[in-house]
Amino acid sequence: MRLIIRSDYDEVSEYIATYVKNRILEYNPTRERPFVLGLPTGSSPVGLYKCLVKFYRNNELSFKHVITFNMDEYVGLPRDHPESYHSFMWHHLFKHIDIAPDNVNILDGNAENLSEECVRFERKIKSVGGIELFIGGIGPDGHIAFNEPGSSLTSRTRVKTLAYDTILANSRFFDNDINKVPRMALTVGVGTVMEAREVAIIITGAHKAIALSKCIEEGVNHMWTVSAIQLHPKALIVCDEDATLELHVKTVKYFKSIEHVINNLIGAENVGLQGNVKKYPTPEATPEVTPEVTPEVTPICEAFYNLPFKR
Ligand SMILES: N[C@@H]1[C@@H](O)[C@H](O)[C@@H](COP(=O)(O)O)O[C@@H]1O
Repeated sequence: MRLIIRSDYDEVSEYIATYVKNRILEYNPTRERPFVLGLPTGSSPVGLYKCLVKFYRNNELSFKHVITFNMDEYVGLPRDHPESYHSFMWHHLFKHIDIAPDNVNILDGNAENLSEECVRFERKIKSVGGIELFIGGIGPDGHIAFNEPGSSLTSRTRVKTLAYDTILANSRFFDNDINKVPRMALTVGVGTVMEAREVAIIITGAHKAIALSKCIEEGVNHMWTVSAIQLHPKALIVCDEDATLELHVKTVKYFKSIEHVINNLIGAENVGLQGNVKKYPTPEATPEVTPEVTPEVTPICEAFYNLPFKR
């Protein structure tokens, strides 16, 4: 797992957007071989979507051959309700870019048979070859999508009853009236997210600091469902300084040192292209530590352990 720390929300958004852009460009999608992207809602990805729209407008990125799958949707909220995740996604991203509406997949929380809708969604993901990159956010209780504490870490797309904490947290979108917040949602499972070939999670704000520490400093635990990404072969967390408040200083230094090493090897501008060894500047620079860094401290990282890092 990699942890990237940026000073604030805007820098986090810029980083993750550049990462997504580079991954799509590197993949070079075509109609026959589309790029399949998993997407979240909430306040965490708003800055990311703003940057992606900017890239599209600057002709730096096209979504013509991108297929998207959203993580979740409320049950029973009309599709055109301003707080439905359908509205959210069209408002913040889809209506501003060149994605084909048929390539957008969002669970239908008003389907007659909700369980069948979930099965259909999973089948659709499989039919397009699985998800290449799943972007996620988390709740302050460490839930990913709507996989509330105690959710099975092998869960698939299904109907979920929302935890009281989530209803409370999301009431800010419903005039701060918890009675207006839907009680149920359709959500991809932890297992669905884990099956993506790559997972990238956005975590910002001091209110998510405990969740971040549970996710990376403690064991895999169904009470903090995002911690399942410890088992993923290619996982990335992008967070701001505020979210690191509960981490050990040593943990923060460790992950910053890793990033420092990688940037020296491949150049910061190649963010998202890690793993592509031909991007390394010189054969001599071929890393002993591959960019898909594992948390073990290796000698090369130890050398950087005490470097002063700029904020
Ligand atoms: N179902 C969504 C999650 O997918 C999202 O990650 C979370 C965090 O939202 P925010 O980014 O606004 O903190 O909110 C909801 O619960």
